[in-house]
Amino acid sequence: MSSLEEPLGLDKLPSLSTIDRLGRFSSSACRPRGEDMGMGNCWIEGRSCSSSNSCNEDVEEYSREAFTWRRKTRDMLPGDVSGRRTSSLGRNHVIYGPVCDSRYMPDNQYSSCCNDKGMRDITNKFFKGIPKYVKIVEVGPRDGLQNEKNIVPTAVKVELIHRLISSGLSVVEATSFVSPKWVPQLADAKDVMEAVRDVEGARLPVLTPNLKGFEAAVAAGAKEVAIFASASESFSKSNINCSIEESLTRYRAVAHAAGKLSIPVRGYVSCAVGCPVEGAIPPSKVAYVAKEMYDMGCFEISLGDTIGVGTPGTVLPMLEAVMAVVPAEKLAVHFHDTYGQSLPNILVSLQMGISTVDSSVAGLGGCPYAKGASGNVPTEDVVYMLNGLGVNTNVDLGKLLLAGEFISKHLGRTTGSKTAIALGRVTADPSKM
Ligand SMILES: CC(C)(COP(=O)([O-])OP(=O)([O-])OC[C@H]1O[C@@H](n2cnc3c(N)ncnc32)[C@H](O)[C@@H]1OP(=O)([O-])[O-])[C@@H](O)C(=O)NCCC(=O)NCCSC(=O)C[C@@](C)(O)CC(=O)[O-]
Repeated sequence: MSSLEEPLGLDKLPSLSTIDRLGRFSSSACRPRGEDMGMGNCWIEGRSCSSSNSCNEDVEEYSREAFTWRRKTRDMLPGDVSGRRTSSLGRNHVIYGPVCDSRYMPDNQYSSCCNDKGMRDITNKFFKGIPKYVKIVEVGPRDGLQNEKNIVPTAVKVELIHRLISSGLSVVEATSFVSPKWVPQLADAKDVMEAVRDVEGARLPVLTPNLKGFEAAVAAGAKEVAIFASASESFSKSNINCSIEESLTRYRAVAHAAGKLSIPVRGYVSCAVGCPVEGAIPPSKVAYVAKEMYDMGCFEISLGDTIGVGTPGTVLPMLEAVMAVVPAEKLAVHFHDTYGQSLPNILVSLQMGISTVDSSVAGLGGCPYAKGASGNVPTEDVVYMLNGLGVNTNVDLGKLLLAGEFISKHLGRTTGSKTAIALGRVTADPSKM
């Protein structure tokens, strides 16, 4: 058993200072309404908020538009006696009850001892740090397709990018200008970029591991690039064939060249929680690499749990260390779903004040140089969760599902998104949602 497979001990849980920090980072954010937590209503109250990405007057208006489907759903549900909360416990087992302090009891009933104030306090605490808007960075066409056994035709990649953009995603990572010997799946980077370079409505960053890649990307029309270092020495060597320090030197050259052309550079720190070779990675190492990338001019640093071993217990201390040196608004999180921990990890990241989340349509993905890593968190699941939290993403879930269906069909496999599977059973036409 490798150290990555060992269960986490209590010592890995967040420290008290982490919990303090949760409080600090959430002080000016959204507050739940408390008295109305039903499906279909915005849980976030705006007027008392002050941070730029927390609630404001628009929230009520936004919630009215954003939740029509869920309001309708609620109206249709049988037995919603309280009109406040429903809970489904399986296909033939739907139990409804009042919202306050409901607990699932062994006899499959909810006990409801109503304590409005207590409930309000709990929800206040829970929702405090959640931002009003989350930017999703779709990485499917790059992180997703780089790991496919069969090479996906350029035309399919281009069509996927178009579909993702039309679902409302504002950032779609298009491809990588890396060595075709290392990643043959993306050897058509130039053709993909040339086909989408003039598409409007979204930014289309591409990965560049060195100046050679950067120059090729710019020549093909890229207007934004991403560089990718690692917090693990071993992974750096196996992924980009150099040490962490050597990679930072290369990336400074890329950042410098990009600066001269006013091309924004995003930075990735991979193995931000664990490495397939080294096991657990100390948060201080992640913070070091993140700070170096920030100092070289990256406008955003994405913290990648490349092999998906993180849990909220390990992600929190890592975020705490990074946020001590890079502001939360400059950070993004990038989770792979190997252990099914992506959504809880995203949730705690939002509570820590992070409002940019990477994800991959249909849960495509994995790194060819990270053995055992599974796909990224599915974008559909992230959007579903954020919709449920009343967080705006500007993504049309119906159109996103169609994009996921398109690529899954092409790859001849079932989607990795639980949301897509569940909603596919509810309605054959996702645009009706
Ligand atoms: C970095 C290198 C190029 C070093 O590879 P190297 O072999 O050390 O490079 P080199 O400088 O010795 O050059 C070797 C050959 O590659 C060529 N070459 C050199 N650079 C390029 C380039 N940019 N584009 C095209 N070709 C290039 C170069 O011209 C030469 O060609 P030859 O003379 O043999 O014909 C290689 O290791 C590489 O391409 N690695 C990329 C691996 C990769 O893409 N991995 C997946 C990324 S996913 C990830 O990192 C995690 C992330 C970001 O998703 C976050 C997360 O999930 O947590």
